[in-house]
Amino acid sequence: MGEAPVFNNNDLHASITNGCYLKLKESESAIVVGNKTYVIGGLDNPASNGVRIFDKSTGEWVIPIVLGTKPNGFKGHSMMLLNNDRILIIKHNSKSNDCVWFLEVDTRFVQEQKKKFGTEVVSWSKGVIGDAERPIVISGPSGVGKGTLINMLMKEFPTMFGFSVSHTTRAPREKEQNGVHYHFTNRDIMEEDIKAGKFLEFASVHGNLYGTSIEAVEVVADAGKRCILDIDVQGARSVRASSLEAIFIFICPPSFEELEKRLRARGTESEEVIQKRLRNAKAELEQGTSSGLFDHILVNDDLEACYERLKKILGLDGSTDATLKTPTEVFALPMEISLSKIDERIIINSENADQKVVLDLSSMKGGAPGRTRGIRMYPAGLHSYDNADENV
Ligand SMILES: Nc1nc2c(ncn2[C@@H]2O[C@H](COP(=O)(O)OP(=O)(O)O)[C@@H](O)[C@H]2O)c(=O)[nH]1
Ligand SMILES: Nc1ncnc2c1ncn2[C@@H]1O[C@H](COP(=O)(O)OP(=O)(O)O)[C@@H](O)[C@H]1O
Repeated sequence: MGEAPVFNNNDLHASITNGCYLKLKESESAIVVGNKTYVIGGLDNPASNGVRIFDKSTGEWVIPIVLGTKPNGFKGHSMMLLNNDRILIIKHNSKSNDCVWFLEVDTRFVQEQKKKFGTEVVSWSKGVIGDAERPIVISGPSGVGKGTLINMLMKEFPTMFGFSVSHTTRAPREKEQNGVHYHFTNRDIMEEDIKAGKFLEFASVHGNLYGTSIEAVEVVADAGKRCILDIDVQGARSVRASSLEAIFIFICPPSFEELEKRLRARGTESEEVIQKRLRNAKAELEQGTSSGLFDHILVNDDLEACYERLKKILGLDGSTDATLKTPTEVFALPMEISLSKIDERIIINSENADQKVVLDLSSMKGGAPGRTRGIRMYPAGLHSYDNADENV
């Protein structure tokens, strides 16, 4: 236990960090990590990208390369250093699904990027995400229509969705383009990259290696789009265990005979490969429909009808406002707050509001290296262990 230092920019116009006096601009606040002072916020000057670093060892200011999308404005925020590698930033007076941000300053991912760029690098990520931003995992046996449904979605909503381009060791089909449908690679290189921690998940499917690189998902998130992953059931299980808070959808054929018909009609595989995929389909269908792994199971009988049901799940059928649906209750934080930390929970206190808010960081564990994801936020009192808040 023990409370971490908290800085509230509203109190600060100047900051003394490790003996150095730094003059801060409006809406800026500072946190010391080792020899470096990270100054965050400021008058949204594009050149600053929201972060400047004072390096005490050289006495110089550095403008770092900034990865990820930064928060929209910093007026009113509190900060806390977590594990010496990332800074938690809570934006006051904003909705709960937009108030939690992380600036990674020294995580493994950031360290790798520093080596690559040869300069200071920091990385922004958003803590709590709404349903309208949650990645979508689509699984189902070969030939069931996953690709067809995903294409329809991307065509109708090109600015909303982005496809996570997987790596695979299988040979490209006639119309498949490298970097668009898959990153086609060979086993040695892919295994090397898996060892280096570059993959969010990977699996051996129909005798080939397939995997989602962290980069594939981040490229989509960085473009401000919602990521769609077409992966097998094993991959879905790995993603479920990661910090990527996805929605899991399993697509079933109306019958096994129809699946076989579609796979043959597609005409992209040899008879031997078709037989292998059909054999695997039995196990996939069993796992997909019985494991409880998937949030939704859709039968792709009539294509248009199935597509409409898919859109409904994603809140795109006009009956629901997708921007209002979030995995956690949406509430606004008050302007004046203070933060304290108990184990893996951050307690957000406000004198002006009766309700304390809990930010649960425990789900950050086991996630992809690099970007911080999978944070839960809820009003205190929902869980029995929240009683500990009384001691804060
Ligand atoms: N785990 C995992 N599975 C993947 C990935 N990319 C594709 N797959 C799955 O691999 C299987 C075979 O894909 P593919 O060879 O394109 O054949 P298709 O399903 O008949 O279109 C499908 O179940 C895909 O969902 C990935 O990155 N990870
Ligand atoms: N509901 C459907 N009814 C009939 N054919 C379909 C339907 N959905 C997809 N197909 C066809 O089935 C074949 C396999 O679809 P595809 O999207 O490639 O499957 P997957 O990506 O799951 O392997 C394609 O030729 C596609 O046009």
